[in-house]
Amino acid sequence: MQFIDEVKIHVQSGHGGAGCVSFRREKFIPFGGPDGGDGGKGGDVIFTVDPNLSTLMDLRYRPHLKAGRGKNGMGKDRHGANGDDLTIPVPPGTIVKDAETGEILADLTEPGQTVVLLKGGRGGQGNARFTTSTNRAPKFAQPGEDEEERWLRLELKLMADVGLLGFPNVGKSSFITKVSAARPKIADYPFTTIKPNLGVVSYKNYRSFVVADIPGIIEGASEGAGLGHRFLKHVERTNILLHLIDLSWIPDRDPIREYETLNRELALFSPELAGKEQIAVINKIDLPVVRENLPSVIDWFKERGIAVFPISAATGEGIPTLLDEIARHLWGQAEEEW
Ligand SMILES: Nc1nc2c(ncn2[C@@H]2O[C@H](COP(=O)(O)OP(=O)(O)OP(=O)(O)O)[C@@H](O)[C@H]2O)c(=O)[nH]1
Ligand SMILES: [Mg+2]
Repeated sequence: MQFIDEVKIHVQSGHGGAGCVSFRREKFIPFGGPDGGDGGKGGDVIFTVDPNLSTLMDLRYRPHLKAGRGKNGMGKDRHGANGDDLTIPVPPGTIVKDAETGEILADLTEPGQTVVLLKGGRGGQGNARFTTSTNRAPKFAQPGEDEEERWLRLELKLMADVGLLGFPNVGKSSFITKVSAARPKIADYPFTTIKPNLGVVSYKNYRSFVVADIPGIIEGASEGAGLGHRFLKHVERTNILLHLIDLSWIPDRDPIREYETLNRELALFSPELAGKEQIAVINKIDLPVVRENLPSVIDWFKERGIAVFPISAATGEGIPTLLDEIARHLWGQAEEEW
């Protein structure tokens, strides 16, 4: 299974402005020479690759996009202004197809890559172009060229930057809900999540990253127990894993033992996955039982040199600090250091 982000949009280039018919007024000559300016060119529809984008989400809210119309020419040989180009920024890896035929029109991969997809209409000629032979000058305004329009399908294979790892019920889906617009089902029973969800996290309005919420992993997952193993491959290409830990189970269950169990399952499934960087995250610190057990568990991680971040997916406590840490992993630095 692939995560595919897809949107269908309608784009239109700009109509060319009309050429102007106008005559210079001169004393004693009823009609001076023709002096109508050309119409402006309509705007083009341009796609450009913006490496700071990671989804097509923004376009979902703007399915109809139009470039500017060229302005009409005016007297005294003044040309109409060209219509504004419509530049649509898309993330690297976006494929632009004709929505009807499926024909691939552009494969946008390189940051900064730019493609003019639809040309704006040329402006009509003003009659000033015919100054030398007044008789042949058009008597009527020459219309600008028509715009072009097209339904497009944009497709992007999404790559998750951050994978969420954890036993069922630790709050993975709650976390992705808190930090992104994703709305997976959340419930107080295991295996609420049965397929992976992706959420896009806007980091301090500068950048975004994609988080994958996968079903909970349990002991024996590498041999097929539970659901999670089928989805582990989806976090194989992430940059980093957030390993969520739930201390609210104490004293019935031992979260540290489960943390180690999960890492063992990971190693059995794929050594590459096990070698991936992890951030340990203790969730649900809004609960008294979790607060109570927090210090000793934090000590356990510290003794082993493992960074650990206490958060509450419910109240949001601790999440900004965690996002800074993720930013540091993904881009080498957090926002305030830029
Ligand atoms: N008090 C508190 N409850 C939380 C917090 N995060 C999650 N929960 C609760 O824990 C339960 C499980 O949350 P989910 O987000 O569905 O957990 P999950 O890890 O996605 O579970 P699976 O999809 O089954 O693997 C729900 O009842 C949540 O409301 C938290 O920070 N504080
Ligand atoms: Mg879930």
